[in-house]
Amino acid sequence: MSTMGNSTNIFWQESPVGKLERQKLLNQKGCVVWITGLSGSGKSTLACSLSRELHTRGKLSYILDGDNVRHGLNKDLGFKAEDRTENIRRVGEVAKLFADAGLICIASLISPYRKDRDACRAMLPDAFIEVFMNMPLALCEERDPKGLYKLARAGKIKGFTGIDDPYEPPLNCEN
Ligand SMILES: Nc1ncnc2c1ncn2[C@@H]1O[C@H](COP(=O)(O)OS(=O)(=O)O)[C@@H](OP(=O)(O)O)[C@H]1O
Ligand SMILES: Nc1ncnc2c1ncn2[C@@H]1O[C@H](COP(=O)(O)OP(=O)(O)O)[C@@H](O)[C@H]1O
Repeated sequence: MSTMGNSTNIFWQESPVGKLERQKLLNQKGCVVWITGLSGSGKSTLACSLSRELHTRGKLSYILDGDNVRHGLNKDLGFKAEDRTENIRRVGEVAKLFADAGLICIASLISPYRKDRDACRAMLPDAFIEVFMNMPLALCEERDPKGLYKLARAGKIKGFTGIDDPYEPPLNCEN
């Protein structure tokens, strides 16, 4: 019996089928590829190419994209620091479940704070591949496919990453 967060009197329920059996069935090992970077740096483009390539090679993957997850699971969250942290925590937990299920989970989110990404890495020892889209702000701003940098520069969006909200580059990424 244990206490986790606000839940008390909870017990861990074992599954009849283990992780190794799932890996054998799928002929692959689950892991998380975590793509981080500024808006417009190419995260979603890379996530889509990677997923397509893995599919072609017969590997099962699933993309958790920040924009998409914010349409459902995380639609109650905004962009203040606590909300971004909670966004990353939830996606990290979901990614962990996908990896445990045996999938190659591709998470593409700005995930601007190092401590939040590191917390996800700590949840997935040996199965967390952090990829940094190391593109200069000026290039992302020039691309501006959604017109959001323009709005941020005009003061119409507050707390935009890279403009008036921080992005902390990884110190220990895998690329
Ligand atoms: N204030 C602010 N800052 C940054 N981004 C913003 C903001 N408001 C809206 N958007 C849009 O939301 C997308 C990023 O969502 P994420 O969940 O990846 O962000 S975060 O990881 O919680 O920081 C991001 O998508 P991408 O451009 O694909 O990165 C933007 O389209
Ligand atoms: N390697 C690349 N070279 C040139 N343009 C790119 C590259 N990757 C992405 N783009 C373009 O940059 C823009 C932003 O890409 P996107 O994947 O939506 O970024 P993010 O998900 O980080 O916001 C899009 O218009 C996309 O076509």
